[in-house]
Amino acid sequence: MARFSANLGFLWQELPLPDAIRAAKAAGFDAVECHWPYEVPVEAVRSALRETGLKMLGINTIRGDVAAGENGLAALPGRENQARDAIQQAVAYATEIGAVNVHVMAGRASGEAARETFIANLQFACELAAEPGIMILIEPLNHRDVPGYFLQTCEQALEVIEAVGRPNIKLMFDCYHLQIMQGDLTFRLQTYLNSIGHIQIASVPDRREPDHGEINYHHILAQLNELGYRQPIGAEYRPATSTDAGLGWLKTFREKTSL
Ligand SMILES: O=C(O)C(=O)[C@@H](O)CO
Ligand SMILES: [Mg+2]
Repeated sequence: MARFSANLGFLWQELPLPDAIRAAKAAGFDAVECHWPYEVPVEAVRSALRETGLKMLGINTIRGDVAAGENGLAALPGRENQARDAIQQAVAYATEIGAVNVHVMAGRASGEAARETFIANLQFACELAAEPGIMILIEPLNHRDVPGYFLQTCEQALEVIEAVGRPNIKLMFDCYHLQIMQGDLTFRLQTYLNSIGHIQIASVPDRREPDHGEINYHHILAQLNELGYRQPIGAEYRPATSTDAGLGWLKTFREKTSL
């Protein structure tokens, strides 16, 4: 049976994070993940995770000055101190709650200096994350939602991962972003599976429940099953109405796939 992780950055946003974790459990999710949990005391998150038995699969580094349009710091030349503070904050929080992955957000930048800055900051992140056993993730984002974001394709992310040269860094394969940027999802999942640390889904183009739109997730999930991928898939979409009202896909996807 396929397993799914509720992305609490988008699902049950109206609830405090600990209650969103409980709601995810009640709805039948197998894990949770979120974006920026830093204002919630770790004890509250930890006890909701313990109580529900769910694992937190991932959290993100902070984005910087969001009002000024920043969306991550790690590829911004001259901002290394802030980028590393953000990495330290994320790894510390992830360690406290037993999270599996930390997504290090690159930010809006381009060019060789940005690439080198990103690689050096990622090496720092990997070294810090090695001892607590945390995986560092990097995620290409689409150019419509996040114009100017440093990472925009799978192959660019894989080149960065290769250059970082550490064992604890992988690709976050968000089918929504990668369908918009590149498509050919089945081929890319087959080819790059060993470098993929987490997979996320949403409909394209509207980023809502994954049961409609231009991606056939029944096909994608069947492919992942054949490839032997067994990790929970992240449901990272904006519910069309309420989270609970839109969860029909969860039962159908589970029944139809043996992932
Ligand atoms: O937007 C996404 O997709 C994410 O996974 C976030 O973590 C980054 O904005
Ligand atoms: Mg994503």
